[in-house]
Amino acid sequence: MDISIGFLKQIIDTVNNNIAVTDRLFNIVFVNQAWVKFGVENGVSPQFSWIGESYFSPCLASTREGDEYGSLAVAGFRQLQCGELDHFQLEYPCHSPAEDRWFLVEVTRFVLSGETFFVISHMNITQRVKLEQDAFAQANKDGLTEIGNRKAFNDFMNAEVRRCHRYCTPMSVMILDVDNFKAINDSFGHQAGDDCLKGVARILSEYTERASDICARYGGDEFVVAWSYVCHDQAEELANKILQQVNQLGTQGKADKRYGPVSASIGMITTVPDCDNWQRLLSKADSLMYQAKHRGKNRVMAMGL
Ligand SMILES: Nc1nc2c(ncn2[C@@H]2O[C@H](COP(=O)(O)OP(=O)(O)OP(=O)(O)O)[C@@H](O)[C@H]2O)c(=O)[nH]1
Repeated sequence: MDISIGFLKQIIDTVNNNIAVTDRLFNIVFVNQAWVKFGVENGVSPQFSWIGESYFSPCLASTREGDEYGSLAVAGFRQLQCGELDHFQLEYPCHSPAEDRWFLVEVTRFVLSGETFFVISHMNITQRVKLEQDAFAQANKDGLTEIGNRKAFNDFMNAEVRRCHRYCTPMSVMILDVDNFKAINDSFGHQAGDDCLKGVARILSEYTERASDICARYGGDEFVVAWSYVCHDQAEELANKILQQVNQLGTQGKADKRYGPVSASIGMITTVPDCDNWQRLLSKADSLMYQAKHRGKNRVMAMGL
């Protein structure tokens, strides 16, 4: 069978990926139907001719605006152009006003009659990225309280303590353990116990809204908090405010819903980390929390180093 150009064009027009072929300067010489359709869906006139348009210029422009994906793309295209790479791919966000979207762009070089061309293919990978994001969020979230879990805290600390160490900025690590929590379960039921844990989590979330803060449930009735760029006095004040709010839990609302007042023992250490071993900070905060328990509970034991 003779393969005609029309036949090949039909094939490429059935492909769902948006495909463009460019010359060696990344000027477009061919686009498939999916490319045209995507343009129309994003406000480009159906009559617009893509031929001769530069694929490179918009990437360069977004790089100048500080877009990190634009920079990665430009770096990849330059490597393709000078022959350091034959194939380049990049996953990038391309959000529209209506929805969050992600694409995979793959660029492959080919040479025909001594001339270099690039095949550029864009694949919509939004569904896969959203599934990955959901799975990541689930793996890092405590199922009951919906704040971070131990893994989320550990991951955060691995990065944040290193940053604080490098920039010589202080960090506060706090452990909060609900006092006599078993008695809340035993006297008011497991549901009340769950409500209490959710209440503590809600309070901690209010005090850890910056990207450099975290709160997490470390297990059972034990919670951890880390604040960066906060001095000892500020952190101690925050810890006392948290304790005051915890004391209010379960004291309001219908009589049969009241399980409070709740108390908690808090241990907290503030220091400029002298290395990236944050486990030592955590065990120091833990021993301070136990001191708070031994001194009669419902108190903050804080130390600045
Ligand atoms: N309702 C509820 N209870 C839980 C959950 N996870 C752990 N617990 C209970 O939390 C209780 C923790 O109690 P303990 O660690 O013995 O300590 P405590 O009663 O708070 O006593 P102190 O720490 O000495 O003040 C245990 O009875 C666990 O069964 C949960 O997700 N929901």
